[in-house]
Amino acid sequence: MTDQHNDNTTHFGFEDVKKEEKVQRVADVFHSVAGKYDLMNDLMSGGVHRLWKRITIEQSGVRTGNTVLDIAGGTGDLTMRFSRLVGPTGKVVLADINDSMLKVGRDKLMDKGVTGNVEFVQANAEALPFPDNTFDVITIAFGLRNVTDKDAALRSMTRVLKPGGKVMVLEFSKTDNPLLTKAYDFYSFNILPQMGSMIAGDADSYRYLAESIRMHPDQETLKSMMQDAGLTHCKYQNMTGGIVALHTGIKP
Ligand SMILES: C[S@@+](CC[C@H](N)C(=O)[O-])C[C@H]1O[C@@H](n2cnc3c(N)ncnc32)[C@H](O)[C@@H]1O
Repeated sequence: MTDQHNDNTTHFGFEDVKKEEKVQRVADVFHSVAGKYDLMNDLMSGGVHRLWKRITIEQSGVRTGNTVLDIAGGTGDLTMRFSRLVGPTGKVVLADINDSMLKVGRDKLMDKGVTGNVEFVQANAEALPFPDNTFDVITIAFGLRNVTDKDAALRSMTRVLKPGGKVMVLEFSKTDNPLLTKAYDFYSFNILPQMGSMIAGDADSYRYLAESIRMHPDQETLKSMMQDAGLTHCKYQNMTGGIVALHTGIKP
């Protein structure tokens, strides 16, 4: 299963667009929201995104001396925590395709004194610029949804992961409780764009956020995509009723 319609088109939220157009429009979204990204995350999720990220860190098994890739790492929430866990003998690479998000992330980590074992790399998840078998753990948090060719990204992550290493995909997913789904839809399509407009001066980017979540593969489909990319022991854990799921897989 892929998210492509044919060789040249894909979706940007609910719209069908050419693949090159999606890349540009996703870039525009994150250039636009970068400065207000952290504030909006806290407001939109009522702070719960911190809990989703904490669970991801706890389940990563990252230890002193490990090498970690946080792809689509944006403003560096996961990188910051991994940096402490790997210590001075380890390394964390915060990679993102978008230089505005990377800049906000780099400035934030510098301000918090997170330096020394973190590298910042501008990279596309679909074609990671690292040698085979480099990382002990790779995370992609709320990033895969925005990637044009998700299968290519999962294959690329698998390639640069060490045998025995773990890929972790933290992403919005599908709720199975009809009442929760109704409330969540109302919130996403009515309240989120208004918050985006008031706080970040950009309703369209937050409309895209809601639409892109609905278009993202469900839990079982993403699990099969990870298996197809060559990962084993693929499984997922729903959080907040399936609003978010944490998928993991191991490189054999
Ligand atoms: C919603 S933010 C997530 C940031 C961070 N991981 C977090 O959880 O707060 C999505 C990030 O994915 C990045 N992104 C989108 N497409 C990408 C791609 N093809 N390769 C790498 N990063 C990408 C965006 O630039 C953006 O910083």
